[in-house]
Amino acid sequence: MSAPAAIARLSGERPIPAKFQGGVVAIGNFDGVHRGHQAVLASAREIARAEAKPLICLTFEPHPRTVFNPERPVPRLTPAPIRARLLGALGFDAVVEQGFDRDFAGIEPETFVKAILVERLQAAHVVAGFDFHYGAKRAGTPQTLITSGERHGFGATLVPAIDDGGGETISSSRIRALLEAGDTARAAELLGYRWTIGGSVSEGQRLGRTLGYPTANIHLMPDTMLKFGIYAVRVRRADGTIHDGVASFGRRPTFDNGAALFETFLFDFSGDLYGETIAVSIFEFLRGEEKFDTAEALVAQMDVDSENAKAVLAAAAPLSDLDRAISF
Ligand SMILES: Cc1cc2nc3c(=O)[nH]c(=O)nc-3n(C[C@H](O)[C@H](O)[C@H](O)COP(=O)(O)O)c2cc1C
Ligand SMILES: Nc1ncnc2c1ncn2[C@@H]1O[C@H](COP(=O)(O)OP(=O)(O)O)[C@@H](O)[C@H]1O
Repeated sequence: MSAPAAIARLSGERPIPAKFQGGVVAIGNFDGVHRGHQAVLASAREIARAEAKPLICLTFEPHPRTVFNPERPVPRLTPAPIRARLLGALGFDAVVEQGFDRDFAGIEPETFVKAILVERLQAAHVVAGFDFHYGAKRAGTPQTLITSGERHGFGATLVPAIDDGGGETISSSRIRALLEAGDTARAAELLGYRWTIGGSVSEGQRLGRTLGYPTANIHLMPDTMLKFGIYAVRVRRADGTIHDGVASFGRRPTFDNGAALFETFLFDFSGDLYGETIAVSIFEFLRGEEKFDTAEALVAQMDVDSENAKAVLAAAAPLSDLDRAISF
């Protein structure tokens, strides 16, 4: 039930506080912070602990592929605030969210190393995935990172790809496809924790309360790929308290067929959540969204959904220390 450790989020523009310089730096986009990413992050953590150095993540905003392909933005598994929470729970002291645009992408590899890794971060050691490329035209390679490190006096570690135990590499795109299919359980296995979304609670049509089911609505990013349907969920409020609940993601065909919304009914809660930022961890897909003939028929089904969600949540065990920190 412990709240994840606080992590400093540093923008790429401001000077890096001295206490976060001279650290062990894990570099990557880490969208999803899945088990493959966690291998890279754990390697950095081990080195930082052994050398008693700060543990820093260097990452890029927006996602570089979104910058190169603005017409096809990367549907993020973990927007920056949730990624930061996950990194905090993994023991990171700070995450540098380096602004990424076409100018930044055009920096020569050696200039990136000198300006960012050496001068800004004063990295003692850098850790990246086996296929890490950097700088203009991706000309910087794992090998050039190692030789640059030798020249500038920092160590470099490249971590191999992690497979899922069945020979397939774990990747963000695989996890997105599982979520799109409603297979949240398998997605959670590859992530190593229950997928968690966040947002600020917005006002809807205020119909939920008349049904006896007030729901906290959050707008997901427009490209979020999650199967429409009903889910067993756990909510963490801004003050760190957690509440079990049942959520619906979809367009409410019984009523308005409107814009897709993620709406959560919290069990054992009454009060006002408007404007509050909540995080919702998804435990299990319960059923698809349906069009009911009457509000009474929908409410009867919501009662069943609530009982099913309670049973799922009562039986759920943490998948990992990270899952325990985020969803329990
Ligand atoms: C557990 C649960 C199950 C739901 N199932 C459906 C459904 O199958 N079909 C549907 O049209 N709406 C479904 N909804 C959405 C409700 O229609 C929605 O919460 C209601 O319209 C209130 O909207 P409001 O938040 O704008 O007031 C579900 C909501 C919950 C909490
Ligand atoms: N148990 C609860 N679960 C979710 N929201 C609740 C609960 N109790 C009170 N609320 C409040 O009621 C609001 C939802 O009520 P609802 O009638 O569905 O209105 P809206 O259409 O604006 O979402 C939430 O945003 C929150 O402020």
